[in-house]
Amino acid sequence: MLIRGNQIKTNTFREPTKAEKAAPVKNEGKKERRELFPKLNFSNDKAVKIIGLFLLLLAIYFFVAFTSYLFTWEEDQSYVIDANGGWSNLFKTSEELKSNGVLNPDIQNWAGKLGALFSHQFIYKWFGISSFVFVFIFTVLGYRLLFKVKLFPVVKTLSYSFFLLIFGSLFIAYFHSFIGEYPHFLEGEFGFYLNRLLVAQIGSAGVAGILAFSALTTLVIAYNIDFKLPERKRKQDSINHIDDDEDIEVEEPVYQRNPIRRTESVVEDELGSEEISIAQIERTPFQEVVPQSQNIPVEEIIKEQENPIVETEFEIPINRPPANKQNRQREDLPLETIVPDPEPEQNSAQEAAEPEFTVQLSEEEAKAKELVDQFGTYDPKLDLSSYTSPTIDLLQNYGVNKIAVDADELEANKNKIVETLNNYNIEIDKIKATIGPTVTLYEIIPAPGVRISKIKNLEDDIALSLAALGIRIIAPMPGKGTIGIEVPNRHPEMVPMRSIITTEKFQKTEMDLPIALGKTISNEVFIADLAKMPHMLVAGATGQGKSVGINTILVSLLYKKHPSQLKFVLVDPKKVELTLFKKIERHFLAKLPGEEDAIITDTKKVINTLNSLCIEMDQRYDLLKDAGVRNLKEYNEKFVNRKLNPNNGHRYLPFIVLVVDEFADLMMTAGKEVETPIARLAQLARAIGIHLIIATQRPSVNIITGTIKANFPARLAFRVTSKIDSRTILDTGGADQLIGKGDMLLSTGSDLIRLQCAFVDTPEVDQVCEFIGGQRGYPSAFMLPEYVGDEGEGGGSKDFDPDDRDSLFEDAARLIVMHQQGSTSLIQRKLKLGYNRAGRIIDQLEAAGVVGPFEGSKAREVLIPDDYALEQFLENLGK
Ligand SMILES: Nc1ncnc2c1ncn2[C@@H]1O[C@H](COP(=O)(O)OP(=O)(O)OP(=O)(O)O)[C@@H](O)[C@H]1O
Repeated sequence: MLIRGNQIKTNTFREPTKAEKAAPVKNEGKKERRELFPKLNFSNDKAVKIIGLFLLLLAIYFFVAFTSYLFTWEEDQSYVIDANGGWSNLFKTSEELKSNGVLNPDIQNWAGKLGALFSHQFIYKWFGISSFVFVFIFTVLGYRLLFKVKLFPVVKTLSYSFFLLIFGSLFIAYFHSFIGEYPHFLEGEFGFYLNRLLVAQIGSAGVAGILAFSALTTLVIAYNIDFKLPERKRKQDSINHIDDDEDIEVEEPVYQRNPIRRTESVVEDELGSEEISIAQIERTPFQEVVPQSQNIPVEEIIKEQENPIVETEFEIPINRPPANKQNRQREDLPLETIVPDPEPEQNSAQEAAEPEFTVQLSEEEAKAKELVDQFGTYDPKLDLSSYTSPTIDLLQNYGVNKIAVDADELEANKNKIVETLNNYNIEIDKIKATIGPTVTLYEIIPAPGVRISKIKNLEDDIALSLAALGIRIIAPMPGKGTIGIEVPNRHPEMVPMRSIITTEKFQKTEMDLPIALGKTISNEVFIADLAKMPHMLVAGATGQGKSVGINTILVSLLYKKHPSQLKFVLVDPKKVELTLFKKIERHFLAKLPGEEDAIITDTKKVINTLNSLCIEMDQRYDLLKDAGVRNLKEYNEKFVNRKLNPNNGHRYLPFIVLVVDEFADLMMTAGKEVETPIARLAQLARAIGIHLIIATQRPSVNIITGTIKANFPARLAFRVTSKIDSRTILDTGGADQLIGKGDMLLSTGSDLIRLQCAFVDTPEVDQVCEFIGGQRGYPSAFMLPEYVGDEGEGGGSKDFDPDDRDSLFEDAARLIVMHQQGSTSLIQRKLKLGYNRAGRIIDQLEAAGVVGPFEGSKAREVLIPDDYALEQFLENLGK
């Protein structure tokens, strides 16, 4: 049996044995001490109430004693002073007191002898009348414990009270020192001597300063008071002053963020109303934040690379009458923004009224809490606690990432676009360029009245005039009032995987399954969450970057996940693409029990694996149901908090990512047998953490069938050969216009994003796998549930049971009769079935008497001559 995580570790999720309960291994010393001095159990309601009551009574007693002291201190003076015995007088008789020199043994304090002694101690010896603060503290605490009502927050109360005690005592002492030379009960001896000490060191002015400073500091801490100077009149918002002729650089901050030097030549047009501004761009090379040194763990890299979003604006001179006055006035209208008030600060009175909220733990939760207290939360990583994620130096640094589009190229393209459009009488208001790694996006704002479809139809003409392949027109740009024309750069930039992995965006992402796909057209790093997608279809003609794309996805997951959190099921009928990942079998791969290879290349095994994944899916759903949660995340959270008992079959569930390369190949050989489990997984596996990535070279409709397509909302298209293929994969054209080499379009249902795929070369993948494979792994790959396939049933039984017929029995019979050819491969091909199933159907047809027996290489004889006879035959069979 596979050793499941943490069975032999401290992490073990099991109830402590009797022996352990009796004599826990760790912290013996501490435990004993705990038994000697049992901790006050605040969940014991009675004890809490008793303490609360006691504190309240103490507060009343102190209040009476202290108040009385203010009036009776003189009478009781001789009783309480140390010279006459002080606290030791408490248990002396009147005679003894008198003999000790106490003038008045009959105590006047309303709280008796003890009250007099306490008051003397607190008020005279310690803090003076500030000692009343103790009455307040006891009241707040007692009230809280007895009535479970929070008058004031406890910690705040204690800290402010402490401050008031010292401050009050010193404050009174300071002012009293100007009229008296001896300690007085107003400030207490503590305040008196503290003031004297401070005055001797820093003088009266210094003490005054300290008092003022501490008072103001406390006000700032408590109420965050503002020290405001009278405000100067601010400049009016610049938005009201924008001159009509002024060029508004809306996206100026972009330049400031980037290491770009920009010089502008502005040429006034003769008309004076419009201007041409051509930005010339010089850039410093795009710098990676990672130091070039080797062996840097990824975790240490935190700074995100600046995204060198490069935007250039061209304004086209157009001889048009100035906009009418009304419009201008509308433009001049100041924009009023209403900012909602920040949330009012929590007021302490409100806090005081807040009712006590206690949560009663259920038995199950209490047990979980006990286990967590004893063993800590379950740590799935503990089994491979020494595992380290691959280091960044395993990935190549392909030189500096420099966008090689110069101003001349931009200018030339701009001119050609404008010229072409002008040839077709299309006027443009403005044109803006955003330079990406492979393409530059020219956004144009057409003059009012220009029909969008007119520009869209000129796609080929613009491509011709620019003499460039891969031009894509987006009309209109979603969310912007512009039309986009994507023009490939003369020297496209490669996006190394390393430059993506090192970004802060990737390092700090909180996504469950982050995949670093590459960069967007505006040169921003693009990271998607596979867990949210939740499945992805990848298509692209051969040599356009599909395999690199799959490697990129796998490598980004390897950089981000621990082997306990993620398992891959890799299907590679081509047998060459995914073999690199064999090295990480004992860390990240899953396989069927008894299989030798974790990477599946055989069609029959693929069917078994897919069915096994369906079983895993069903099992996971049962576990989720039992745990009363809705998805994998909640389930694992519950398991980690030891709320699920492994003895009931619960286990930590890693994400499973199924990657199928060359899906077309599988569909051709196994048809429905592959399609059905894949469709089932795609439909249901989202919540239980099984995600599918399916890649194909040929995105034709018989490969990417309706059922499959409907369940794969995320589609990634590399360059395909025809518009039809593009439509099949993306439901729209565009993929046929890509330029290859990792240029791709990602459709996530609603959006279509053009991306340049990050590049990771085979040796890099190899090194990453080597790095992982070289570390201690699990004893074997992750075991999927056993699936008993239908191998060996090809012979079939000759006894025909009409009720046990295959659902496609009748279709197969019609097919065979129509073709008058009793061949298994015919059924296989036309009904898109696997060999096993087709074989089973032919056996059933033989048993039913539709075809004759097996005749070696020859097709079986068909025993029913035509359709009519067959329909009658089937009708009788049904009866
Ligand atoms: N993201 C990329 N950046 C730069 N170059 C790339 C990128 N992706 C692919 N290429 C280039 O294209 C070549 C082919 O890529 P890849 O092997 O991924 O194609 P493919 O679509 O998988 O082909 P096949 O289906 O035949 O396996 C690579 O060797 C590489 O030179």
